[in-house]
Amino acid sequence: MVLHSTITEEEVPPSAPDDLSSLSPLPSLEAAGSSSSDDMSPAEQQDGNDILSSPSNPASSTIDAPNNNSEPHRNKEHGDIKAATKLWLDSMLSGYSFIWRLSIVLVVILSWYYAYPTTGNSEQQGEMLEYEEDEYEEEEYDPWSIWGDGFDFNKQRDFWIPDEDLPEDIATDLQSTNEEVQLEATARRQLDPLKWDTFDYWEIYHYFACTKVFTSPRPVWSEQLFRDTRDFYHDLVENDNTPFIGLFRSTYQANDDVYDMSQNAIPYLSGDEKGRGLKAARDIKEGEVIFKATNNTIIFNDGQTLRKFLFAMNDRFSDPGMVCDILIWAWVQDMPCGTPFAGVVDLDNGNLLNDWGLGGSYEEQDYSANIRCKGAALSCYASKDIIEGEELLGDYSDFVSYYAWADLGL
Ligand SMILES: C[S@@+](CC[C@H](N)C(=O)[O-])C[C@H]1O[C@@H](n2cnc3c(N)ncnc32)[C@H](O)[C@@H]1O
Repeated sequence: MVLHSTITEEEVPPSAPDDLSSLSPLPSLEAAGSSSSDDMSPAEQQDGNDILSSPSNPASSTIDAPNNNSEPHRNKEHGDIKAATKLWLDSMLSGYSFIWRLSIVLVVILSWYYAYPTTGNSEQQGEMLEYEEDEYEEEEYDPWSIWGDGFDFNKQRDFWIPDEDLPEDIATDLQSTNEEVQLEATARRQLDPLKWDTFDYWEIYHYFACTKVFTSPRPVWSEQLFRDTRDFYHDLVENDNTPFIGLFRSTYQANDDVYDMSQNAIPYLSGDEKGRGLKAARDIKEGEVIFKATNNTIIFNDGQTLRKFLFAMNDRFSDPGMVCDILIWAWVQDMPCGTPFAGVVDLDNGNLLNDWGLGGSYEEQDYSANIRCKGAALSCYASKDIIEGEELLGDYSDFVSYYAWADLGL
């Protein structure tokens, strides 16, 4: 469609067909009411002559250039479609003319591809959008859904702890009155500890019994605990010899900035399903920065390094819930350069920012985010005036790539 509109009748170069008889009889230009070469701009006339005199145009070597450049145009106007088509094909296949037309075709195809990268088919595109909408509506009540699809019980694992060998905690959890804890215990008995380095996000989550961990409120981490965890991270990566991925190491700090967010936000226990959260430490004016990515923001370019960090943490710290905390604080972000996706964790209280709508119905509540974050370096600022003590709520879609753990190899 676009292609046709780019190759206009006026642009059909006047190279002659092999079978000249197909062009006759030629009615007069005036009778056809079409434009003569006199009506053409000098550039158009020159263009036609260039094509004819081009050594790469086979037609130019076999016939003399007609002195009226609009000859093929006249034929087409008068219904000799076969001849006009042949002319057009000849000209398409001739030398430079062919190359620039081919370029136009390529530009059109590439534009189409980039406009609709996931499918080149409008029917499929429609289906995909519909599916996304359905998915959005169905899953908006589940606070976990945006973190991924959950544990895959259909996956072939070839591992099963028989009843007689069950560790005591799994055996107890299989009898739990909490159905989710029970289901998690079923998942745990399928996870081979020797294959820890193949676990995906949800396998790690259940291996450490995080569903059970979050049935009790988690504490707010002390400054000391964050410091210990950051030191542990730096010790672990000091000898990181993994090759660079794009421009980056497999894990690194976002930057060297230090930012004390305690003047803006203080942690609190929400007491509901949101768990911990942040409250405004003072009245904050719209536009003020509340926190941003700092040297406490750790980036993982590949799933395996994050996996190693989590399992090493479990060995180092006595509280197994710490790994679960890191798991829910971590998110996947589409990074602008280097690697397309990275796992990001804030090793400070910035990780306690809750989402405005997660777990609730988007239809029932007004948009209530009062913090918006932007840029790869995540600057989070007040999107409206906030009064002291008000809960700070972000919009995770500002920075989270949903359903993307698999893209990171997790
Ligand atoms: C970055 S953490 C935020 C801090 C978290 N509330 C905590 O206690 O550590 C993200 C997790 O918080 C919870 N969360 C955030 N916003 C929520 C909301 N509006 N409703 C329910 N849970 C929410 C979800 O469990 C999510 O995976």
